[in-house]
Amino acid sequence: MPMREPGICRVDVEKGELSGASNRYTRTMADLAGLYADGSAYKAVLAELGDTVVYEVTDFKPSADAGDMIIGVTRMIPGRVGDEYFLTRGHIHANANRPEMYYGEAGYGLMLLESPAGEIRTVEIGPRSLCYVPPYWIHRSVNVGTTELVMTFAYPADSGQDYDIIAKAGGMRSRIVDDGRGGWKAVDNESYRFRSKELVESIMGR
Ligand SMILES: O=P(O)(O)OC[C@H]1O[C@](O)(CO)[C@@H](O)[C@@H]1O
Ligand SMILES: [Fe+2]
Repeated sequence: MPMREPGICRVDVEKGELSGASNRYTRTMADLAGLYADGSAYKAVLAELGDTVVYEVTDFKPSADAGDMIIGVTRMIPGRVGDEYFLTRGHIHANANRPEMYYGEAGYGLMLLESPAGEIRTVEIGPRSLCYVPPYWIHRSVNVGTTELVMTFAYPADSGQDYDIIAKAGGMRSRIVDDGRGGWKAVDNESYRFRSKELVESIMGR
């Protein structure tokens, strides 16, 4: 790996972005088709939000080299599709043994994690809390608050993202929904299909 120059990027919590970021990607509700359980609620929210950015990622990626690091900020608006809170698409790292860390800057969120074998974990993230996403865990952020969720993250530059792992299983095993008291609860995703032992083993070998 070549020598690189040090850098500084500032986290703009108000804007929910990394000033000086080299990349930005945005997701609207139209980009999130098929992720929510309630199809008619999805259509209604899609019509209401139009091109509104549901979540946005700004990051600084010096390279994709092994040993290098990507740093950035995720911003997600609050809301629900039916009783299900707004979420990111979610993924496992294509190099599955790569970890990630998320640091809460503003708002209240949840990291929903699923092991390849289908175990579920939920980690609440508020301001000044640091969430460790270990290697091999599928991860998705969920905004369970009433304000924008802003989180800083860092992960190895050669991680990559595999989105198919969730799509092929019919989604993640749990859905995060309103508990009727202003909070959240995890409920079973009726469409979920467990991965075969062979597939789990091959993911763990990545
Ligand atoms: O890639 P997704 O699932 O759309 O979610 C975005 C989040 O995941 C990351 O890609 C990191 O793995 C971040 O850029 C961001 O926080
Ligand atoms: Fe990730």
